[in-house]
Amino acid sequence: MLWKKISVAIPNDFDPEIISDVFMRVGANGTEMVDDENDSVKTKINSYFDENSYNETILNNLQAQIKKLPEFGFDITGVEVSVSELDDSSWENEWKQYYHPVKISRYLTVVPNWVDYQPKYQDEHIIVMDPGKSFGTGTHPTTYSCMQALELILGDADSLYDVGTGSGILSIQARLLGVKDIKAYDLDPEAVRAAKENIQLNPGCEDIEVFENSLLDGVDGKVDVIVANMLADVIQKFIPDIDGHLNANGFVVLSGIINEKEALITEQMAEQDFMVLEAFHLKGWSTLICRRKEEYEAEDGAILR
Ligand SMILES: C[S@@+](CC[C@H](N)C(=O)[O-])C[C@H]1O[C@@H](n2cnc3c(N)ncnc32)[C@H](O)[C@@H]1O
Repeated sequence: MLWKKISVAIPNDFDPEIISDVFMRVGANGTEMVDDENDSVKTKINSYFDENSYNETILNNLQAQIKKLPEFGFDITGVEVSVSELDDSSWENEWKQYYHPVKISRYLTVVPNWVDYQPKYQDEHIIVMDPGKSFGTGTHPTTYSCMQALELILGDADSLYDVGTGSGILSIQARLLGVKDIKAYDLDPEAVRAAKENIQLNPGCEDIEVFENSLLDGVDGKVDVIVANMLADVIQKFIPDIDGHLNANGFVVLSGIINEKEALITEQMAEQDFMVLEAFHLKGWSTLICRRKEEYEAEDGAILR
């Protein structure tokens, strides 16, 4: 197996999390951080892609997103991107050391499919994922916060749309927590394939339907919960569609929003008569739990389901 290694060298005073986030946004499943052997003032953030998952778009998107960082106040002087190839068959197993079980809550753990994980509690739910596939292993702050938000609001919800499903992780979680009718959407055919495969790894999830579709375009039904973890500019396009797809007393979880864009999204939701009940902030990302303002006020102070 041939591997592409993308490295971003950063000055030692540059926050490595910023580059890790950019990697995750362009489709990486994980990163490693190593001191640059040839340069005492630089650190390298590396990510590895197998020959099937790598394409030039990943590199181009990474470079474009790094170029945009000054717009958010980051000085990118000295930040350098390079690509190299590895042909090391042992690497195929070595990279797995970067992926480990992730505890989302006391009773919910995401486990890579090669790890033999023993649940600690009788009621612990285990989500089995193949992290080599698509975005969403529980390690990214947006996925992690979405999962915590879902755990809070699912209550006795019966139906859910997972928009921008990626690896399918949020749909799988919703099913393990008891949601019966789940439909997942992604415009990326690779994500659709990955989600379907991950769904099959989790007993009881087999009937979750995954569609290649942009947002909820052409979808007619309504559900109790909508979750969408996508970048803020995509969320902005999606917001006008939410009300028509949400049952009475429904909840919406929006994520993938950099902190700087949270106010914009909150404002746009308010224009649709939705309010933000809770906002999670993790490593520069915002995740919002929203519901219709009128319904919240009619409930005399009850916040969550
Ligand atoms: C940040 S990942 C989220 C994956 C997963 N839901 C999670 O929480 O980890 C965003 C996903 O949204 C998908 N996406 C982006 N724009 C979309 C659109 N207009 N319609 C549907 N999916 C979209 C991407 O292909 C990607 O899989």
